[in-house]
Amino acid sequence: MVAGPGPWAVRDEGVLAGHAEPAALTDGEAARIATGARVPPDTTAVLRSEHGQTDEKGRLHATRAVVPGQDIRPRGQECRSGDQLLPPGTLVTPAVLGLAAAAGYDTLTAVPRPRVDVLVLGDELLTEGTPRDGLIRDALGPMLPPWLRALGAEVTAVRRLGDSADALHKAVTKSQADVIVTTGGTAAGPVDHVHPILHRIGAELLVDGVKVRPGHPMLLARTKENQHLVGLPGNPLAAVSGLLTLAEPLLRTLAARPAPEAYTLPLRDEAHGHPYDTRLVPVVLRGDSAVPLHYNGPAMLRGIAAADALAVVPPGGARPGQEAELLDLPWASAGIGVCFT
Ligand SMILES: Nc1nc2c(c(=O)[nH]1)N[C@H]1C(S)=C(S)[C@@H](COP(=O)(O)OP(=O)(O)OC[C@H]3O[C@@H](n4cnc5c(N)ncnc54)[C@H](O)[C@@H]3O)O[C@H]1N2
Ligand code: MOO
Repeated sequence: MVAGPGPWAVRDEGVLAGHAEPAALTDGEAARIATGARVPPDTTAVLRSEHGQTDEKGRLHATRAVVPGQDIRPRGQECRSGDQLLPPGTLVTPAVLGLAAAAGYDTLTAVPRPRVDVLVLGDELLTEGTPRDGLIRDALGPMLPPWLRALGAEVTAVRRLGDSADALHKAVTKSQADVIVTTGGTAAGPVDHVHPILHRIGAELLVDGVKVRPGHPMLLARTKENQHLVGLPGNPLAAVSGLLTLAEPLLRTLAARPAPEAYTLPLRDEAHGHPYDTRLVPVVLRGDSAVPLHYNGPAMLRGIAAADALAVVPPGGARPGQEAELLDLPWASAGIGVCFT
C-alpha cells in the first residue's frame, strides 16, 4: 500500500493479516501488505504487486494509474451495526451460516427440524435379497428417511415392527418425536393395527382418509400434545401420496417454512382419472408441459422413480393440453434444504 503520490520509499516491514494495527504511513511511503491485513492510517491506496516496479534505488513506481482507495475494503461495506441482514423466517442454509459467522454471531435462534420416527409395519417385509415365498422387499424403509430429510425433518429412528399391535403400541407411546410416520396397517384388515392403536391411546384423528388415489387410507392424528402421527398406506406409491400431501405440509408448518408457490403446467398427454377422487400421477417435465408416466399403480415405484413431480388429476381425468397443478419432488426442484443422506 502507498501513501501520497509516487514514487514511494518501501518500508522494510510488511503488514500481515491478523496482527495489531500497523503504524501510519507517511506521504511518499509504501509497505508490503497481505490481503486481509489492516490498512495503516493515512494509506492512499493499495497497489497490487504486479502493478508496481522497484527502481535501482529501491523506490516503488506504479506501472498504472493509482486511484485513491483502490483495493482498500472500507469498513461497513457490506453491513453496518444494527442492519437487518436477513428477514426473520429465513431458512438457515450453509450460506446463511457463513454470513452469520462473518457478521460475528455466535448463536442463531432457529426453529429446529422436526424430529420424525419412522415405524415400518408388515410381517411380509424383507430387508435384503429378492422377493420370495410371499415375502416382498421393504421399499419404504430405504425410501422414507432420505425423503423426510429432504422435506426438512430430522429422522430420529427407523424401526421395523412387523404386524405386532403391542410393538406398535409401545413404539408410539414411547416415541419422543414431533412426528411419527407409520407405513402400512391403515386399512381395516385383521392385522391393520394403526386405527385400533390410535383409538386405544385416545389419539385425535384429524384426517381419516382422503379422496385421493393412490393413498386414500392415509391418516393424520394428534397422539399427544406436540406430537402427530402420519399413517401412510403400505402400497409404496400410496405412501408417497400421503408423504407429499399430509406429511409435507405438517413438517413444513412445524419448521415454520412457507408453502411453495402452487403452479400448473399443461399435460402433454391424457391422464386417466378416478371417477370421484383426485389422482396423483407421476410426470416428467419436458419444456413447458408435464408428461404423465406409466407404472403409476399404487404398488409401483417405476413411475415416481423417474418423475420430476406428481400431477394433480381431477376426478374424471385430464385431456391433453389441460393445465394440472404439480407437486414438485424435492430433488427435481433442487430446493434449499435438499439433503438426502
Ligand atoms: N377393505 C379395504 N381394504 C383395503 C382398502 C379399502 O379401502 N378397504 N384400500 C386398499 C388400499 S387402496 C390400500 S393403499 C391399502 C392400504 O392398506 P394398509 O395401509 O393397511 O397397507 P398394508 O395392507 O399393510 O399394505 C398394502 C400393500 O402394500 C405392501 N407394503 C406394505 N408395506 C410395504 C413396504 N414397506 N414396502 C413395500 N410394500 C409394502 C403390502 O405388502 C401390501 O401389498 O389397503 C387396501 N385394502
Ligand atoms: O389408495 Mo391405495 O393407495 O390405491 O393403493
